[in-house]
Parts: sequence; structure tokens; C-alpha cells
Amino acid sequence: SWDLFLAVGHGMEPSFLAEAMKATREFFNLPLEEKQKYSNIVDGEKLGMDGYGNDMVVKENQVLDWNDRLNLLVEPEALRTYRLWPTQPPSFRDILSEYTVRCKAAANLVFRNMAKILNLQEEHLVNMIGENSITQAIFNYYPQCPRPDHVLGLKAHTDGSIITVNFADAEGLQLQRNGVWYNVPIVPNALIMNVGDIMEILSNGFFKSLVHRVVTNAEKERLSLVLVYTLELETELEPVSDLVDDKRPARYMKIKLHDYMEKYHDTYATGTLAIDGVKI
Ligand SMILES: O=C(O)CCC(=O)C(=O)O
Ligand SMILES: [Fe+2]
Repeated sequence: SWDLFLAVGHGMEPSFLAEAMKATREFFNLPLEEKQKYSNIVDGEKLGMDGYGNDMVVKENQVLDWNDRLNLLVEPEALRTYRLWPTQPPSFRDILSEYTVRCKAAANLVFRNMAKILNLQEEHLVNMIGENSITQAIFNYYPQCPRPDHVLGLKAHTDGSIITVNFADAEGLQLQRNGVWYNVPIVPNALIMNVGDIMEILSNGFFKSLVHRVVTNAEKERLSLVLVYTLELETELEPVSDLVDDKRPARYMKIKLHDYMEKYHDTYATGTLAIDGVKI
């Protein structure tokens, strides 16, 4: 009922998770010139999601976040842009590849259980996701912030995901429930999993996309490793037909995922919610 849970039985050893966090830290600790080799801006233009940098500024009055990010598409493998995958530290690429495979196993377990909760065939969501759906890795670095009372690490948003799997090294993530913000606790070696917009739509509103944000901290920096599970961009996103009937008509309009993502990026930048725009 919190639209978020902490997962401990995910099968990844603490030593592997520590290695993944260490490689992430080593990347963000590199000199700026080194990190900019993987910049998401080429010739002054931001071409895609992938790469290092801040989120795109699309609106004059956009509120900026106190964080630094590295975005990398990890699945399907054929669509990876290795040019933007760090070669420093040297272990980074292998760790990310392994992290992708191991998180997917945990995510699949969750997809099967969510399908069961929805009274669908156990494999329904796993089959729908298939081999060609897009998984995006987002590495977030939040430096210490001298004025945490004035700045958010990441403004309030929902994720454009089916579910999001997050591994963070410190508190800072907050979720909103009935208008109140709650801290998400850090349990050592647990993954934080939350519901995203795609799952809210597929489940016809049974699962709700989590509104969350990240606060800043004056004393310490913070890192999070986030995997965002989505579908193929050509998918017509709509509630699963088995979950729609006379008693419970479709609560969300049909929209191609590609078009939804465009709306998502615009609304994200301005701090509004894309999901509100497709509700019937
Ligand atoms: O840093 C975190 O814990 C959350 C990051 C997040 O919400 C996101 O990348 O969408
Ligand atoms: Fe998020």
C-alpha cells in the first residue's frame, strides 16, 4: 500500500553491491574533464537520454536539481551506446553488465508476483516485457549541499517505469503519501523498489505510481544506482484488457509509449505529472 517496498531476497551478495557502489563513486570522483568524455551534450546539443550531465533544461523557469547524473540504456543490449559507458574505473562496464542481469532476475520475480496480485497469468507481465523492452540505468550523485533547506536533490516526480529498482548508500529519498512526505529508510543491502507510471496504467490504477523526491544533506554526499524498467517504445500503452470491464472501465487513455515518454520529459522538467494527463 506504500507503492514502494524494500527487497532483501534479491540474491546479490553484499560484496557485489559494495563493488557496484564503489565503481559508481569512483566514476563521479573523476575530474570533470574525464567525466565530460561521456557528456550527454554533443556540439551543444542534447541528442538522447544517454550520457553524463544534468537533466535537460527545457523551460525558462525550470527548478534545477542538486545532482549530477549518468544515464545509460542497458537493455536491450543491442541498443547500448558503449561510447558513453565509462572506461574509468576499469571495472565499471563489467559491473554494470552484471548488475543489469542480476537486477533483472529480481525484477522478474516482482513482475510475476504483481501479475498474480492482479489475477493475471503469472507470466503475463514478464511476457509483455519480453527481450526488447528498454531498461535505463541512472546513476545519481548528490554532492553535499550547503543549503539543504533551499534545494532538493531531485524534485517531486513519479518514474516513467513499470517498476524502478534503486540501490542507495544513504537516506534522502522521500515518498509522498496522502500529502505527507516520509523518509524511506536505508536497510543495508536492500533494494528499494517502487511502482512507476507504466504499471499504474497497465494495472488500470490498481498499483499507483509513487510520488517521490530526494532531499539534500549538508554533511554528506549521496549516491544511488537506479534501474528503470519500461517497455518497447512502440508499445501501445493501455490498461491490460483483463483488468477492464463494465464495473471498472479503463481509467487511462491509450498512448504509444514513445509519445508518453515525450510528455514525461516535458512534465518532469516543470515539476508536473505526466500520468495526470492520460487519466480519463
Ligand atoms: O536517488 C534516489 O534515491 C532516487 C532517484 C530517483 O528518484 C530517480 O532517479 O528517478
Ligand atoms: Fe525517481
